[in-house]
Amino acid sequence: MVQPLLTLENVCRYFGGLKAVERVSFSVEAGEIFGIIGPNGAGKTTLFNLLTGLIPLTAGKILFQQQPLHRLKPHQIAALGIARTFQNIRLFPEMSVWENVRLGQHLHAPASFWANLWGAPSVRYAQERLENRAKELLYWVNLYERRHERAGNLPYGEQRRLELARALALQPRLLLLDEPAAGMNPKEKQELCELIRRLKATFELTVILIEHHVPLVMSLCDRLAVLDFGQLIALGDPLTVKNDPKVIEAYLGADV
Ligand SMILES: Nc1ncnc2c1ncn2[C@@H]1O[C@H](COP(=O)(O)OP(=O)(O)OP(=O)(O)O)[C@@H](O)[C@H]1O
Repeated sequence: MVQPLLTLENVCRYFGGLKAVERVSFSVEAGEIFGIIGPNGAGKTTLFNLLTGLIPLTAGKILFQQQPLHRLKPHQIAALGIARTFQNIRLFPEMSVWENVRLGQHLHAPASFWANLWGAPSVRYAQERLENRAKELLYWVNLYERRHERAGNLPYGEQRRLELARALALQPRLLLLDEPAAGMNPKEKQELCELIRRLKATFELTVILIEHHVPLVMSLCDRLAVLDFGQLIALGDPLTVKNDPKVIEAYLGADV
C-alpha cells in the first residue's frame, strides 16, 4: 500500500483558552494539490506554522514520509523537504532577485570550509549546479531578466513569484503556499494557477495551499480540507466540499 506523504493525527494547538486548531486529522498523498480553506481565524495559518515547526503542537502527531515532525526545528523540517511561502511576503527587499533565490539554496550549499577555500573541483561543480538551478527557477517564474533588480522594487505579483522561486530553491517535496494569489488581479491569478500546475508536474511536488479565492481553489485543487473555528468540518473533492451543508453554513450562505 502506498503511504501518504503527510499525515496529521488529532493535531491540536491552543493559545491559552483559544482552540486555534482542534483535533484535526487528514492525510495528503504524494502528487496532490491540496487546498485548505475556511473563514478568517479558522486556523489555516496556524496549521502551516505547526507543519513547518514555527510553533509547537499542543497535542497530536504530524508524520512526513512516516517520520514524526514534532520536536524538529524549522531548519530540520526544511531539510526533510518541506518549503513554504508566507501570507505576508518575506523576501530580503534590499537584496537582488538573484541573491534571494541563491539564499533559498543555503541548505544545499557545499559546507566544507577547506574545500570552499581551495576551490576544490567538487565544490565548483556543486556551486555550478546550484547556479544553474537558480537560473532555471528564475526562468520558470519569468524573472530571469530582472535578476539584478532589488527584490523590494518588484511589483507585488512578481514578488509573490520570487517567493515561490525561493521556496523551490530548497528543492522541496512538499510545498506549502499561504494565500499565493492574495493581492493579484484576475489575469495574474489565472497565470499563477497554470504556473503551480506546471511546477508541480516538473518538480514532482506535492502542494498544499491556503487560499481565499474560491474559484482558484476549485479549479486547481484535487482535494480540499475546510476548517472552521479550528475544526475540520469537511474533506474531499472540490465539488463535494462545495455542496456540503456544513461548509455552506460556515460561509454564512456566501457563494462558495
Ligand atoms: N500567536 C498567537 N497567539 C494567540 N492567538 C493566535 C496566535 N496565532 C493565531 N492566533 C489565533 O488563532 C486563531 C486562528 O488564527 P489563524 O491565523 O491560524 O487563522 P487563519 O484561518 O489563517 O485566518 P486568516 O484567513 O484570517 O489568515 C485566530 O483566532 C487567531 O487570532
